[in-house]
Amino acid sequence: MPGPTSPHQTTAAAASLPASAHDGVTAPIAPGDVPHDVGGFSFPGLAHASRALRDAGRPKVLVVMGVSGSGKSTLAGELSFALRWPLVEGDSLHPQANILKMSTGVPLTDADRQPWLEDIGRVVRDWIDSDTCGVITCSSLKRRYRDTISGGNTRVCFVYVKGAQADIAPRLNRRTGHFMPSTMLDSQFAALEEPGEDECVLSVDVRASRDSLTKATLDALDGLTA
Ligand SMILES: Nc1ncnc2c1ncn2[C@@H]1O[C@H](COP(=O)(O)OP(=O)(O)O)[C@@H](O)[C@H]1O
Ligand SMILES: O=C(O)[C@H](O)[C@@H](O)[C@H](O)[C@H](O)COP(=O)(O)O
Repeated sequence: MPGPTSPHQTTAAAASLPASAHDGVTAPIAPGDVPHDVGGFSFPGLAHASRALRDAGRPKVLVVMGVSGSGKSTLAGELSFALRWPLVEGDSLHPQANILKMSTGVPLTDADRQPWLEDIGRVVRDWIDSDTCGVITCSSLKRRYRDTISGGNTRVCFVYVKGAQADIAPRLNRRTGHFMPSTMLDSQFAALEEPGEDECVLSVDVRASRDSLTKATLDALDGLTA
């Protein structure tokens, strides 16, 4: 069972930040550029805390979610580094069959994802049970996936890197050395169920630069009541 001592896990200090994370193809926006609209959703800044998250207060576990190429791994690395919380890359928990399937451009089914989501949920639960904080990446595209991961625990916050397909596709096209082909983005958006205000979610704007996104996320988390 993967847990905080899993070989997939890196310590915060060892978290490697992809050097290519600054290769945005759209002009980055700054925290002052408010309000703006992302895919039909207005943000009062670069980050928006859902009602449920504001009610729950500061989380112990961050699950960085979003479609492939939205910048989950990049943001998760930054958050892990800044918070000194351990980091688990959710992709490393996929069964080999899933990696092979995605590599050949075939979207995963709910059944394919189930064991992977359960493993991610176990990592999260191990952290909660051992009173440890942590950061993990997982696309978490559907509400029931998020429920599997969080187990309904309101100390688990989904940091949703939210954006329009037009902003994410160029990044995915430019990314190299990853098993996920850019042709999968349509199916990722088709599967995506937007988190609701009743879910513990901090939505952040995909168009922001890496530094702005990290700062906006940390500021928003800081702004929650303890
Ligand atoms: N804020 C950002 N601005 C510009 N490019 C970014 C940003 N965050 C990530 N990227 C780049 O976008 C690509 C996808 O990022 P990645 O973190 O691998 O996404 P995911 O983990 O969601 O698949 C990478 O090439 C990464 O360097
Ligand atoms: O559920 C899925 O269809 C996949 O798991 C996908 O959503 C996930 O994003 C991949 O693991 C690709 O990896 P990246 O998100 O890092 O591109």
